[in-house]
Amino acid sequence: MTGTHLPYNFHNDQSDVISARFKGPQGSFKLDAAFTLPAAGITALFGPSGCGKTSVLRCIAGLNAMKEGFFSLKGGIWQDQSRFLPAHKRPVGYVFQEASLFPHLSVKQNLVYGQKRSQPLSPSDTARLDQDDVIELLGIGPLLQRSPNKLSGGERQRVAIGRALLSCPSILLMDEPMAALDRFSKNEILPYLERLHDELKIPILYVSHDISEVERLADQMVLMQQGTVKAAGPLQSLLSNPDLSLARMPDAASVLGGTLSAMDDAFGISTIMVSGRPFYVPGVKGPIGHPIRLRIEASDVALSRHMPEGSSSILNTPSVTIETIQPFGDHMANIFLTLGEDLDRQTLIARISNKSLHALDLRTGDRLQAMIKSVSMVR
Ligand SMILES: Nc1ncnc2c1ncn2[C@@H]1O[C@H](COP(=O)(O)OP(=O)(O)OP(=O)(O)O)[C@@H](O)[C@H]1O
Repeated sequence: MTGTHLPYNFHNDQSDVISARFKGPQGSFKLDAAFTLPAAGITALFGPSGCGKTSVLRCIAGLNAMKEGFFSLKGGIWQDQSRFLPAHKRPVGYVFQEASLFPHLSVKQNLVYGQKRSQPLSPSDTARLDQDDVIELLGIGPLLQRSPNKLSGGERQRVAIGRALLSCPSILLMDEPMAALDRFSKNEILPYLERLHDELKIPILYVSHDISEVERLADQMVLMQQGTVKAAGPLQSLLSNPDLSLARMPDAASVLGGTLSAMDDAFGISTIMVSGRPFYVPGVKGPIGHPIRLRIEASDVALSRHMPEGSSSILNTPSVTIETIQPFGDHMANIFLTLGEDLDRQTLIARISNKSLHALDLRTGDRLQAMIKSVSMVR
């Protein structure tokens, strides 16, 4: 277990955290999940189908009552050994896979219904958005008079999110909100989810089994497996943890945080500073100094002992140090590489063949040039 994971009875400061522990049977399935994470930003609950992600959300919403349960949000205890706040009193906004809008009501009436149900427990910790804010945030102004039947899947989900936000929640629970959408609708809704991330003051728990969604949206991750939490912590550190299954996925990738530092209009290439090193990425626009999240697939990273400047078409060739070498399947290896120094260190993963590993005689601590074939901006 990595990340913060506190036992059932803890007494430290909980004013800025979400703390959850749910244990008990659900038919033949056993849930035994616990995590404590900052109550801010987007936390992805990630794991294979049937591992218990929805069960955790339902426990938080008070819809499943486990034999042993504890939940607190920013110091407010919703359940413990002696208390159980019923579902209708929990200030959660719940967004399901399929938007469950009332078909006989217009979009506007659906939103008003959300508002009527609002029952803030502690008004200072709720989303506190009025209808105009929500309509603007989600771009649903032009849809207000329409019937839900006349909306696209992405539009319906935006209205469902709006309705959930108008109930003044202290936490937004989203259960695979894009699973039922086609690629086009997903791309349409993602910028709105990013806006929620940037503008909402309340934490969002986001269930997904699509790692690309998680890489784009999440700040933190709860990695689940067979009813248990394998790890909980910052997204980047979980993705690049050699002890977790994430680095062994076929499309394993590193997510790096950087800052936009220059834009070259002539070639359309922007410079993103990552751990003190420039990365050159096409098509990135925005204000200088803006935080940028980059994704680099492990199989797009090659390694070399020497890389003289200007001898390759590859734009990104940062110096790196080998941290860990891990076998991957029968013929490949994952190489975990450190970029940057001290507090500004980030991890890059390279996936290379065992043949190259031996040809280069790579060892922990070696200093190398990484050659990165492709870098994409995910946020
Ligand atoms: N009411 C129930 N009674 C008995 N078993 C249940 C009940 N609800 C869920 N389960 C079982 O609990 C397990 C976890 O289900 P859950 O829906 O939480 O998983 P999940 O990770 O969200 O899956 P998916 O990604 O497919 O939605 C599954 O094996 C499921 O069959």
